[in-house]
Amino acid sequence: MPCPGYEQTHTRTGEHDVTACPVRHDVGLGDHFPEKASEEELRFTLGTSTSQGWSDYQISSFALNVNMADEDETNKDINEKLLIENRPNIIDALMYNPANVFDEARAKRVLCREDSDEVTSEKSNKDKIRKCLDIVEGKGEECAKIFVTILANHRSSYPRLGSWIKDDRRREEASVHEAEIILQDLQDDKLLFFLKMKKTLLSEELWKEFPSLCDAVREAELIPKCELKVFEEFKRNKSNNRMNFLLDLIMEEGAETSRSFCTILLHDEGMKGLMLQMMKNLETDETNVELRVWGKAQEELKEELLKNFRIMRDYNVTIGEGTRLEDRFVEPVIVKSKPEIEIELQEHEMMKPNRKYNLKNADEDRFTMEDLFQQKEPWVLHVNKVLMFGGPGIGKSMLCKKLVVDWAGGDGKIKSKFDFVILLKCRNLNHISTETTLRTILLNEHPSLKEVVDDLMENAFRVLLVLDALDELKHPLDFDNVCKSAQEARKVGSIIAGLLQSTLLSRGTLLVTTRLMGLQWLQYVDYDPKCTCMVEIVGFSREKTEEYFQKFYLDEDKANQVLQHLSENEVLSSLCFNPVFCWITATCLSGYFDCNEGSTHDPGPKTMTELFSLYLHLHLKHHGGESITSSTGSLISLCGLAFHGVKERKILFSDEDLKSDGITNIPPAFLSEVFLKTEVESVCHYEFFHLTVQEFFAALYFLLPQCIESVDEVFVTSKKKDDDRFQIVQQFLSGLLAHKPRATLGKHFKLSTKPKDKIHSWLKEHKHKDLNCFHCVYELQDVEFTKTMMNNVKFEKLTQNMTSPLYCTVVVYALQAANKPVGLWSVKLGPMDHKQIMKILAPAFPLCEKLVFNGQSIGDEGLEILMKSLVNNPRRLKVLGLERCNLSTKSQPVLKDLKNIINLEVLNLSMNAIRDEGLEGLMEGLKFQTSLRILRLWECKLTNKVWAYPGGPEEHHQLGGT
Ligand SMILES: Nc1ncnc2c1ncn2[C@@H]1O[C@H](COP(=O)(O)OP(=O)(O)OP(=O)(O)O)[C@@H](O)[C@H]1O
Repeated sequence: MPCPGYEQTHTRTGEHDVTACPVRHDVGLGDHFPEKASEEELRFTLGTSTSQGWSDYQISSFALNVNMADEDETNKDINEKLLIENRPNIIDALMYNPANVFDEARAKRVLCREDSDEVTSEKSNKDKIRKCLDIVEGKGEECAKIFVTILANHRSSYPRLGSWIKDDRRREEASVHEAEIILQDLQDDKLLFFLKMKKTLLSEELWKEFPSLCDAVREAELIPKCELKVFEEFKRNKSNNRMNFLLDLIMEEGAETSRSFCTILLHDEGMKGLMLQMMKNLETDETNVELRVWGKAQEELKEELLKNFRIMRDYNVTIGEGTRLEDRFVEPVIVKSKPEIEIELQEHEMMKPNRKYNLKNADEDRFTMEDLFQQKEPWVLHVNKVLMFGGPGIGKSMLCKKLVVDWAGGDGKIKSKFDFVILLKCRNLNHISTETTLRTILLNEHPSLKEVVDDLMENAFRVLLVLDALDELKHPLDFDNVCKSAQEARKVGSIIAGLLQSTLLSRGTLLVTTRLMGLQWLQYVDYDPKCTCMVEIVGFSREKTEEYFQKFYLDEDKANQVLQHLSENEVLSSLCFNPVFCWITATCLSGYFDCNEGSTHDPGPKTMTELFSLYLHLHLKHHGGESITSSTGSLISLCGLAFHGVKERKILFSDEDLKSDGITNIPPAFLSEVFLKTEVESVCHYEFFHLTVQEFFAALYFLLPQCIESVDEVFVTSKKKDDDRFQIVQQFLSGLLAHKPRATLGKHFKLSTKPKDKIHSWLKEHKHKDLNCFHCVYELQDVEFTKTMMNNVKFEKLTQNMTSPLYCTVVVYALQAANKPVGLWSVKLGPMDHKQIMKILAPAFPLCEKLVFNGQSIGDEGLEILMKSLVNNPRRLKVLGLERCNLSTKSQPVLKDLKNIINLEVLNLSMNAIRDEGLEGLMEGLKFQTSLRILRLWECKLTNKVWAYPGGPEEHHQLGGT
């Protein structure tokens, strides 16, 4: 009679052909072994959560075991087969006293109470045993396996069982096979996670097997290809860490490779034992609990990260508004940097962006976010430290946030690469004044790690720790006294030094971001260049800038309108290689077109100060910022706070700081809240949206009539070489004397001109010594003053590298305003987009008597820009050097315009493939030139037939060659 819960029957070969398989939901694991049980049933039976997460591991491995009966009989049901094959023998052997076996089967839950009753209700021992075997076989392989083990344990009491039960080898084979099946079924992330947990054990146990394992994994092609010589060298590795390294290589290759690796271990006589033991552990409750704890911590960490970083809240949005980071993020250009740390601290970082890289040509040095942690040469390099630097606002923090959001919510490579990604912002560590531990720091930031933090630090493989903005860390780094344990209480400076020096988290991966300033600290890090990847974020390329504006404005028309405005305004768009300027420009121009304030006569903001003034104006007008101007003292207090902050290099302000500057009502439009957690509480601090915004307010401070502090301090040359605190403030101060920003801000409050004399005399005095003067002069937009200031400057020879668009813009402005002839300008375009740089420089070309571009690949487009610019003043230029400028036959129509440059004496076009067609244009251009004395056309791919031209110059070089 079928018992309650009877669900299905199942036909088998053997002594009995039909077995009832009871399923009861009120019993524990092992009380039943339903065949083909659905996952739902199993979940229900196991009493685990069905929604998601690690409980599924248990379910899937269990489901796998119970469904094994469906698999290839010869392979999958070895224990069942053993029972069936040896049934007569078992009956015979147990016949006189089966009770011990029945009892143990009951105790091990192979038989449940009802099963037991059924067995004992049979009359003879033989029938009892038959019944028991029916039940066991009906429950499938897992149950059969336990029963065979019970028989094996009792084999001394039942000598007639015979030799089959002693055949450990067969049973071991069965175990190996079973382990293989579990392996196959194990989800990828769980397999990797499990291996990560067992990595230390594997490393310790397989240490001696290293060479043979190397051969095996190479033969199975589980590790990246490399030359035999390199491989042999690798095999001879004697370091203690060698096994770790091999395991890393394998796990790097992903779950499938790791699975194959485990299979190799399972089939190797020497390693099988360890692997079986590990697989056995995988099934134990303890391991399952451990896996579940880790899984829970991982899920909670992901939730925390998404909650904290997924939504971007610009400081002008109302509460509750926000944009998803993925919807706003545009991948910046990241380039490989030199391994040696090179610091040039004379200039402010804002002014030397992109200085080393030509975005077009440095393809081989480019990194995408995806391959930032990828091993380039896995046999030689094992990158575990990524040092990322870049100027202010270039997007370092944004990139860190994108990485953690990708890990926590996306499905990028980073997700499969790391089990845990932790983000520590250095500024959040500044408030810690006592000794602390890395453990405490991590738990303050991510309480979800509570259960796993110790193990995580100890065995940090597949952990990425992101340390954002090292330059913002107030604590001095103590490299003489580095912290070595996550539990050791030390000063913050020692702990961070420990992370940098890899005495902490040595098996994990560390990503450190810093402005260029912070790089000086890294000089003290004893890092291995082979294991360290140095990259620089250089901002947005043109296309990326466009993408940014398209993403920023959900309205396509508006995006196009703004992009059009930018394309007509080289200065503004040249600022937009920097994402933070993109953001500010996008915010301002959005309002500009919305409010229709930008009439056709108004060319729109063009200097940084104009942009920021407009930005402030919009906030005062539209975002509730007016309270700052309506209540007396509010604006001056806010500006005072900003200035004192810049002076003390402070960007986070406490209530006390606010109070000491007289801020009683927090203006939410300008200061955003940051909560810093201490061991016991969360303390609210305030910050300006960006340091540049703070610097703008700091400059504004001295222009407010109520300001009683002297501006002198901003212009005192610091004795410290790296003291660049006030450079941007100096620029804004100059800019706030200009007409347009004053008109914009004058709508809201009065501005004084008190600092004017000081600024003017400083500029005059420092123009030769300080590049920042050019930036200030540009912001000032006072042509008369610039002329006076440049009066005694002689431009005999200009040879500077024209590095960034910003730098070019300010230099050209000064040259144009001075309007003095330039003797020789040997133009060096630097690594940036040459067309862009040529456009910016073009207005200054007509000032030159000698203009030399030799070796600069300006191309036909560059030549066109040059010729157009010379139309305005074609008389001054006497010497034009265009050797090796990458000109082609396409330059033919442009070369005709040479006829306008009527005083040209020397023209060098050598080493350009202008060919005969180009030469025709050139001849046209030079037809009526009377002053030309020297024409150089070496290696211009000309044929002899065209080389003579009437009325040629005195020195007329061989035209022709190849
Ligand atoms: N990749 C990006 N995609 C979209 N917007 C970006 C990107 N990078 C930066 N931004 C914008 O620029 C702002 C400043 O960027 P971020 O704070 O990351 O710069 P940073 O390099 O960390 O600067 P700092 O060194 O001054 O802290 C961001 O708040 C965001 O509005």
